[in-house]
Amino acid sequence: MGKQWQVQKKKDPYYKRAKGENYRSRASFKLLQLNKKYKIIKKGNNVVDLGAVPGGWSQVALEKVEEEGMVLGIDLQKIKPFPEENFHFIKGDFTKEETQRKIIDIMGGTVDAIISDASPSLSGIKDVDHLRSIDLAESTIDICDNILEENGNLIMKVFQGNEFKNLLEKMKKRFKILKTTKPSSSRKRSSEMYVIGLKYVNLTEK
Ligand SMILES: C[S@@+](CC[C@H](N)C(=O)[O-])C[C@H]1O[C@@H](n2cnc3c(N)ncnc32)[C@H](O)[C@@H]1O
Repeated sequence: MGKQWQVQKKKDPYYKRAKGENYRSRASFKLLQLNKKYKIIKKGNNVVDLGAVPGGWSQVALEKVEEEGMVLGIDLQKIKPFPEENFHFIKGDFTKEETQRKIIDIMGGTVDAIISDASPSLSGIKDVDHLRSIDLAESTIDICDNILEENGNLIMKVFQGNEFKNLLEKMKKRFKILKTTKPSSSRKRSSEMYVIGLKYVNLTEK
């Protein structure tokens, strides 16, 4: 990380707040802001967090589901353990069938919400990074089709680009309510957008 980036990070109000409020990342505030508005995660819910490290979203999810719910994080990297017994973790690639099978095994049925803040490894080339992000989004939709409960909710980060519209079309078929938004805690210069799907409809059933 360069010196300029370090200086910018220290000036960032959400970075400071995350440190002060003991959140693992500034990203926690994105989920807090979006959850306040869209009620994606509720008390007692079972939640899958795709691309969970360092754990800022899982922390917020654990707060929202309380002891009655469960949170499963998945990431390519290891996560610093959480003390909560209702947190589980898989170290793996969620685009792979093997990992998706493990998710189904651990959750043991359908889930109420899927949250994904996953970012591909960045090349710095906008179109390449967009397409990598779309690949992650496509896998996320497959996971929804496998385990998301009828009327369940999804929130997913996507880097915008040419394929964004097609992705939204796919999602429109699956969710009764679809929103795209960029919370104020998302950096303005980033092309990231958050797609929120509420009230999932399983097209593969019957
Ligand atoms: C921006 S970070 C997530 C931050 C997290 N939401 C938080 O609040 O702390 C994106 C994460 O996505 C993970 N990731 C990217 N592609 C993945 C994949 N195919 N399978 C699992 N994790 C992936 C990365 O390893 C990285 O840790």
